[in-house]
Amino acid sequence: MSNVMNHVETLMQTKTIQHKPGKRIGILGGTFNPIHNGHLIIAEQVLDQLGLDKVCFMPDANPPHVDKKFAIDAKDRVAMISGSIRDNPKFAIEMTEIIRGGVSYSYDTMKQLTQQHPENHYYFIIGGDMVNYLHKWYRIDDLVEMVSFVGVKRDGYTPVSKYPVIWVDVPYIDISSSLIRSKIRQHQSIKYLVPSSVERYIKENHLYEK
Ligand SMILES: Nc1ncnc2c1ncn2[C@@H]1O[C@H](COP(=O)(O)OP(=O)(O)OP(=O)(O)O)[C@@H](O)[C@H]1O
Ligand SMILES: O=C(O)c1ccc[n+]([C@@H]2O[C@H](COP(=O)([O-])O)[C@@H](O)[C@H]2O)c1
Repeated sequence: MSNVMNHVETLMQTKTIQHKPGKRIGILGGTFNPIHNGHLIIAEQVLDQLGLDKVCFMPDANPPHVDKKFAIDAKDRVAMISGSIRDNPKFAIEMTEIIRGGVSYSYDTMKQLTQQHPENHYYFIIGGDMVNYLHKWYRIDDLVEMVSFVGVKRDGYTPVSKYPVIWVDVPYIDISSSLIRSKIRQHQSIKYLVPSSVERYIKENHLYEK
């Protein structure tokens, strides 16, 4: 029954979305340190379930979170994203934050993108865990007016928010970039947790070994 309700909920959301003119672009922002199969699965599921035209993976320059400072060079993160999305014509990479530099506040980025492409409507995709922190985001009240937030439901996180969030059901994938980094440090396998191109890139460039 709950699956049926979820399906109906998604269909209703999709209907609302179809009223808007222009392209419907999903934005999956993150550090991608490194990109993993969890990112790719949620991007594909949101694209399909909401009928988006495209999902852009948007690596940040410096994440707004003070507790998430260390990331490998942007050129390596970008190379791994590019290799991972190459065979999906509806996936793209959005370089705005890397090019702008500085702290990657989503408000600044989405303001820039909506000014450059006023015909598009943007769907900012975040993990269910992040939804609970939306009140801490820079200029969140203005940001929710500019984009539609899409929350990916996750086990253990209640799909409620005081902000308008479109909830999408995605099979729970317990993969994170921290898990990948930790496995590499411990000389454990990351096969099938990341695309094979990413596994190869990490090995060839000796990333995350220390
Ligand atoms: N397995 C997953 N399921 C659902 N959402 C995810 C998953 N992995 C990442 N996300 C979401 O993708 C976005 C970008 O994630 P990010 O690049 O920070 O990766 P991460 O795996 O969360 O990294 P880290 O482990 O270093 O914190 C965030 O909104 C995050 O919540
Ligand atoms: O703008 C903000 O205040 C803000 C605060 C936290 C996160 N974000 C964005 O949310 C996306 C996911 O963040 P993270 O920390 O899970 O990688 C990424 O694009 C961040 O820039 C943005």
